[in-house]
Amino acid sequence: MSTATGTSTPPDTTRSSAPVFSVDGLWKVFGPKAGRVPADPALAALTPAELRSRTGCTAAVRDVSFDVRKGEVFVVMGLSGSGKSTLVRCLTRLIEPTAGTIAIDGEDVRAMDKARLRELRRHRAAMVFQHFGLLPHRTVLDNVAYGLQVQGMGRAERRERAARVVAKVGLEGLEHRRPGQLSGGQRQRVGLARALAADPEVLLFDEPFSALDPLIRREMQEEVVRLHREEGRTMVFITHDLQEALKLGDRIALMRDGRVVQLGTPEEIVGSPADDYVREFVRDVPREQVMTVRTAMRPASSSDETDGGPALRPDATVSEAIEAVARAGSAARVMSDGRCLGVVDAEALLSVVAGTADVAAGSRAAGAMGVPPLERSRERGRVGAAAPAERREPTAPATPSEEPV
Ligand SMILES: Nc1ncnc2c1ncn2[C@@H]1O[C@H](COP(=O)(O)OP(=O)(O)OP(=O)(O)O)[C@@H](O)[C@H]1O
Repeated sequence: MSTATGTSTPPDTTRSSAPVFSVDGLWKVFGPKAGRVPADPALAALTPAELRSRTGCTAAVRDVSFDVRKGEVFVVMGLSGSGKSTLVRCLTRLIEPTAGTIAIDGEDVRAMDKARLRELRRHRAAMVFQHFGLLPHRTVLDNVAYGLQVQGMGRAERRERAARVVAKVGLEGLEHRRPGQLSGGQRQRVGLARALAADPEVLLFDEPFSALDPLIRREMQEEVVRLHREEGRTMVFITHDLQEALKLGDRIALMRDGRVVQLGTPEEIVGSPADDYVREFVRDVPREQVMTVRTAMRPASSSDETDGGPALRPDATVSEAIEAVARAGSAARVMSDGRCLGVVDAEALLSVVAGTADVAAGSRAAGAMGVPPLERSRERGRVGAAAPAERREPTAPATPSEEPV
């Protein structure tokens, strides 16, 4: 990682597994002689306003490093202008980075030639755009099959594959409609199906749902969660919406002025904000719906505690635990594979709600008590709706043509 500014991306302390994308010391600077900015520590250290007035440049991405792990939903979140789109477009060089390294499955993306890049964007990391340019005179099925045609797949095979994917995104029965005969949410599903049809290793979503009305947006979020649960496909999802980030993300990279100010699980971001900016960002999140019992847990103090009381999974939310403890009138046990990992009582749960719990210490203690690393529940993080304690828990071609498919 570059140390040009001394304020590079904070370390990622969560569980590691094989990365799909590995990004290190990435910069994207727009403006004249952009390359000198990351190369010169004095320029790299300037604030965005100083940099603009001194050089005429904008550093949209500043010294960012992270891994996207196989099978995770990696959310890039931040306010408008924080650099989300630029960062994600750099991953497949839709925008050319200024400095740093990007690898996909260990292969250097910056060294790829045009043909390899085309292959990358079509087969390995496909993008689902908010405006995905469906072909208006084509049916749903033909729109989805189009991407496969571009890949050179035969007619029968691509129509068969397209039909399967159309069904998978819930559009069965609508195969022969045209985009103008679909609702906004259904059109977005066609865009999603088109990306899925190419069967890419990673799906990159650029604020795909921000133009949809709230109900359809929620439906589409649930669709993404379902697809992810069923397929385990790696996803990178850009959003400026915190609720969406908390709902979808296994991990969230929170951006400000081109930097990643915090990278962690929703629980880490809400429970242990890295600085005042993040704290302010997450201030109104109902903590009890994001935080899990692992952070509130303590060792059992007697066999009464290990043998009795309601049982919760380690990823049960604090909200669920409060309900269980209130019903039972006693502490609850945190159980995994039939083993009691610890207990949570009313006092500890309330301190999480009140924001007085030392979440980082709680997480460390949970690790010491043998609590497995957080496996993100798809039902948890659903801010605004509680989930039962025992419940747990994928390109639009850029230039469509009118060729028959
Ligand atoms: N082609 C460009 N030339 C100059 N500056 C650019 C260019 N593209 C983006 N920027 C600047 O880079 C910064 C980051 O922009 P980017 O679009 O990546 O942000 P974002 O977080 O995706 O915003 P939004 O949520 O509004 O899409 C902004 O200051 C923007 O003005």
